[in-house]
Amino acid sequence: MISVENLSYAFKIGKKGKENIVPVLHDINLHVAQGEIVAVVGRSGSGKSTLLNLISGFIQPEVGSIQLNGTQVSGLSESKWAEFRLNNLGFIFQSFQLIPSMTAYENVEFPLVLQGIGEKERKERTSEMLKRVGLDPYQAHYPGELSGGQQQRVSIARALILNPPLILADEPTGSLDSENEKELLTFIKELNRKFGITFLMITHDHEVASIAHRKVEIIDGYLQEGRKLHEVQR
Ligand SMILES: Nc1ncnc2c1ncn2[C@@H]1O[C@H](COP(=O)(O)OP(=O)(O)OP(=O)(O)O)[C@@H](O)[C@H]1O
Repeated sequence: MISVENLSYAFKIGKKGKENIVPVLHDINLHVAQGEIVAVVGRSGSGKSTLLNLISGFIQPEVGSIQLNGTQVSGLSESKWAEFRLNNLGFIFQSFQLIPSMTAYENVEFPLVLQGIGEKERKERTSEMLKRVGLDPYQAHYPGELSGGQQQRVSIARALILNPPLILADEPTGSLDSENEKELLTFIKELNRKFGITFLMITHDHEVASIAHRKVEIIDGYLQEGRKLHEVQR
């Protein structure tokens, strides 16, 4: 599902012509099979978010290659990336990244609008998804009128609405209390088991890493393959 090969990345900072090169990732090789949950751990500043941003296409690698779901994504144009993302990737962020001027319903519906899906089907799928994440009674609430756990569930519903095979998560439970965290982790495990959705999650949190089948660690920009924690169940 994810195949990262010989990926290196350096930020260029400062004025053009006088840039400083800041190497962040060095010769990363990472292979994630369909149906795996993989946790990426590492100290602050080790390069975890940079790796996720490269895999998400938000920044482009100069060295190395990335294949996602059988497509060579490194080198895709901006518009092809946008199309690929919409069809293949779901995102869960610590800060939820909901659109504050849209209700829970509208936030979840939004990817279907972008996909050009008709109103009747949008309504069915959005209502069904809101039910699945237990937010049926909160459809008309704006993000500011929901708890952290509820907002995270809206963001998960939005991430799932187009049935992506791969979900990329950056500190998915970072803004949740322990009860909501437990609930979210149970939900992620269930999505993984029932639908075979693959998860790549950055985390500092022990509980989150404990649901992963495998843990990899980034140390100063180098990726260390961790041991297998659980078997993938299919
Ligand atoms: N836009 C940028 N320009 C220049 N340097 C950057 C930029 N973004 C990140 N860096 C540098 O790259 C390194 C890795 O940052 P990154 O955000 O990937 O780390 P991280 O492991 O995700 O950290 P954290 O756990 O604190 O989120 C850091 O030294 C950081 O200063």
